[in-house]
Amino acid sequence: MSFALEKQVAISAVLRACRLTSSVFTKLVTAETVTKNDKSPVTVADYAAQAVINTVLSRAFPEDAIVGEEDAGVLRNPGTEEIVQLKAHVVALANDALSTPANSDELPAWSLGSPRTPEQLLDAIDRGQYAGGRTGRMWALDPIDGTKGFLRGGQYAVCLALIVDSVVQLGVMGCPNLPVNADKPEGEKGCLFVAVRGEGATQRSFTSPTLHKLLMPTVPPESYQVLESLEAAHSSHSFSSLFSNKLHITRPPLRMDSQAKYCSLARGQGAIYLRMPTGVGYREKIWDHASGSLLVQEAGGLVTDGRGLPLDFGLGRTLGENFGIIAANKEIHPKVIEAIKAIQEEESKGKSG
Ligand SMILES: Nc1ncnc2c1ncn2[C@@H]1O[C@H](COP(=O)(O)O)[C@@H](OP(=O)(O)O)[C@H]1O
Ligand SMILES: [Mg+2]
Ligand SMILES: [Mg+2]
Ligand SMILES: [Mg+2]
Repeated sequence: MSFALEKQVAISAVLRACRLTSSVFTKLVTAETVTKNDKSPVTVADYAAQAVINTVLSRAFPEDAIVGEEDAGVLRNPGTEEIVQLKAHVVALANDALSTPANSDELPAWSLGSPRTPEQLLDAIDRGQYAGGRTGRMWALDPIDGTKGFLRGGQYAVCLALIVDSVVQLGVMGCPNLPVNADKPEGEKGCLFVAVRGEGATQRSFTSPTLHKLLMPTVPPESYQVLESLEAAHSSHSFSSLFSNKLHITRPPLRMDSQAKYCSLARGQGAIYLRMPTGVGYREKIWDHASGSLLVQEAGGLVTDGRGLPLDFGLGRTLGENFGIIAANKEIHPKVIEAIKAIQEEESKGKSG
């Protein structure tokens, strides 16, 4: 199945959300960032982008479920003046993004002239509370993946994927701060990555609708480089350094926030995306990997957990008991799994000896 309408709608929704997040960044004030219960940040832009994308999806595919990262709980109970203003700003940004005339290659505006009420937009955010599961159609949405990257002016990605019966079929990611040409870091920024299962991985700029095919190149061992999270709390930098030693990798790791790592890997930067657990019992979320893993697979790569097991998108909102994430091209991937196993064996011998 080609999912042509889903692809067009997803591209349009992600581009709208990207324009919104970019416009917010330059004007963001501290009061517009809330710390969630798990101590992670969420900003006015995360809420507004989720409101926009869920509104578009609900209009185009009213029957589809959505597993989105954010919920509107904080905005529904505005206990302080700061939250009152945050909610008002979310509403204004979302309505603005929904009513701005579309580029010629996008679907038309979805508000059809009438702004959404605050209640409608909070309900749209909360359409993302679906619990996930083994069967049926569902969208996985990360309105801003890499919120910490967004806040520091680094990489972040607006990520949307369609999952049907636990299998990711479509992935669309917008990376507003990623250079269109990886070899020209100071050139035009704003890349959209689109993958449809069985149809390949593609990239385009925000400004031109032409999709260019991506194929992961063969990388000689002397050019291996590890892509990893900038945040040491999200993946083990110490394991990564043992890993680089094991494979005699001399290049320093390429650290980057968000699923821009999958995007960079798919277009030939780095060679191995390594995300090993930090040992705090964290469960990876499906919206952090659905679109990126499909992009890499469609570009000719393999994505598994650290034991070589496939990622299971049918377990609910998380990837369950999976152990880390490994993405690499097909020649390198088995070497990665082997090296991880060897390091783990050495570590356990060290502990018992
Ligand atoms: N202890 C942990 N281990 C792994 N990932 C974590 C984590 N705590 C948070 N994350 C996830 O890491 C994502 C960012 O990944 P990266 O480090 O590759 O930029 C966050 O996405 P959000 O920024 O959407 O919340 C969050 O879901
Ligand atoms: Mg988050
Ligand atoms: Mg995320
Ligand atoms: Mg997020």
